[in-house]
Amino acid sequence: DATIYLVRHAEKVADGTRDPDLTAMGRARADWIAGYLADKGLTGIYSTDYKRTRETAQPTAEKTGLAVNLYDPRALDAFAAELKSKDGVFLVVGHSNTTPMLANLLAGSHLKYAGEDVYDQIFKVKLSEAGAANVSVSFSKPRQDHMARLETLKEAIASRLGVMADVARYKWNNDLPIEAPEREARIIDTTTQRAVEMGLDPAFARQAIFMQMEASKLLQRELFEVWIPNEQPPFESIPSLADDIRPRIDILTDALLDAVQKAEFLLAFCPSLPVLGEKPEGTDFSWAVWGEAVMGLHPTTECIAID
Ligand SMILES: O=C(O)C(=O)C[C@]1(C(=O)O)C=C[C@@H](O)C=C1
Repeated sequence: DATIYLVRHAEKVADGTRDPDLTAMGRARADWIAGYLADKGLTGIYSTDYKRTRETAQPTAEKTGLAVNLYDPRALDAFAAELKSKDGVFLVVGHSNTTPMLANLLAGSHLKYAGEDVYDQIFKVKLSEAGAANVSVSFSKPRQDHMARLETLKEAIASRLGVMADVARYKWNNDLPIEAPEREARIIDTTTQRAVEMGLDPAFARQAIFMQMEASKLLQRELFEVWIPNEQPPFESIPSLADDIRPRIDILTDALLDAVQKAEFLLAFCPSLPVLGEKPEGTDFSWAVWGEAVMGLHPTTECIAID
């Protein structure tokens, strides 16, 4: 059996060189990691051959008396196979764009690249003799405020939904159907294109935006259901759907996709789901509308526990 702790290197100096050292904060994080691992029964340490990764492993090496073995981050498949054949407890120090991927190779998980500015994730992969694999995540200190990313995402959802009452009023005044299939098709096309440009999984982005549109139709239907029995007269001074509201929706859709990208890695973690389910403060969407809007953001694979 093996337990493998995977971290990316800690904060590095921005000196423009290929091989920078850690900053003071990075060294503090590396020390914290050594303390965290002190009672885990470590039997081996691996690092890539860069100063920032070796310096991240160094306090743990000093504390445990273990040597730091080097591995090639360009040959992750081979390294994963090597780790899978071992028994023991290991620390593996890598990079932002190799560490979640190595964990995925080991555990069959779907962890995402979190971004250059995220330094505090510690992935723990447990491999059993029988071939079972499990991954969980915890956070080193100084802890970073990732929950703000979920709040930003929720605000972006709320802002887009916030336009839909005006859409409904325009359609009411002009006797238009709530559903606009051509407009939806164009938004889905644009979303696919943007997702590819951004490096976001297009299927995930499409699902996220598809559900925003389901939620906005539901919101509009809820309003019509009040207006119809009340014989609501036309609304005054409603902006133009084509010239004003839809261009605004396009901007809000872009902002939402940016927020999805920044929060994507967090969405895979189990505790994010109840947070997402709570409407942002001060919004009065129905629970049904909010539920539709966030449904498209739920991971389709099993969520990852936080230790
Ligand atoms: O643009 C509209 O007509 C809307 O109602 C907005 C919206 C959307 O969420 O973008 C929702 C439903 C329509 O079928 C198309 C688009």
